[in-house]
Amino acid sequence: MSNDTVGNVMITQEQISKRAAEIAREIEKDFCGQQIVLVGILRGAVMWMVDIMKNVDLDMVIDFMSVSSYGSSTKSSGIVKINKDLDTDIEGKNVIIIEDIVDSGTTLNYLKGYFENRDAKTVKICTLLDKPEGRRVEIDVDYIGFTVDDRFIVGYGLDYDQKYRNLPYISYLEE
Ligand SMILES: O=P(O)(O)OC[C@H]1O[C@H](OP(=O)(O)OP(=O)(O)O)[C@H](O)[C@@H]1O
Ligand SMILES: Nc1nc2[nH]cnc2c(=O)[nH]1
Ligand SMILES: [Mg+2]
Repeated sequence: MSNDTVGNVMITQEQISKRAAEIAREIEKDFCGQQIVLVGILRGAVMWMVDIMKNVDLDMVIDFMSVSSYGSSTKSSGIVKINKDLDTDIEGKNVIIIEDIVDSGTTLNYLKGYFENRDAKTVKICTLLDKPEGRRVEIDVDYIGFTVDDRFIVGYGLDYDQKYRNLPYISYLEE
């Protein structure tokens, strides 16, 4: 894919901000009076992590993991590589994984098991985007910003070959 270009705006920053506030109210309701640990999955989730953390009014700590399985391709390698592990002990904690997209489900399936093995009390998933047509592994997603169709999405944290993460909106790659 050499002549890649970015298509039209699919989801604007305003739409994302509004949705983040709605999801934040759901999280506050579900974890009322409890502490939560937000774990942002670098690098894709960087913008969505900020949107969620600044909207949720609860006792909160944050941490980050960096994992990758796509490399410079638009297809998952199927192998999830941990580039940076957690710095927080999550045993007995309410963990909410913050992701940019659930596509094949490989990454989140792996991460959910990883957190459950570390004896988290609860493990929930909050994703900006869900692409159900891409699914290869079944996974329950608790909070979904928007559902997208089967295109390679870029912008608002999501890259193609590390580019386009800085776009302040969601678009897609035009081949
Ligand atoms: O459901 P899946 O098919 O596993 O795809 C979703 C994952 O793929 C992307 O990460 P990537 O591996 O490209 O790393 P990045 O976040 O650094 O871009 C994205 O950020 C998700 O973590
Ligand atoms: N940038 C980007 N990364 C992904 N990882 C899994 N699916 C996608 C996608 O559609 N776009
Ligand atoms: Mg990526």
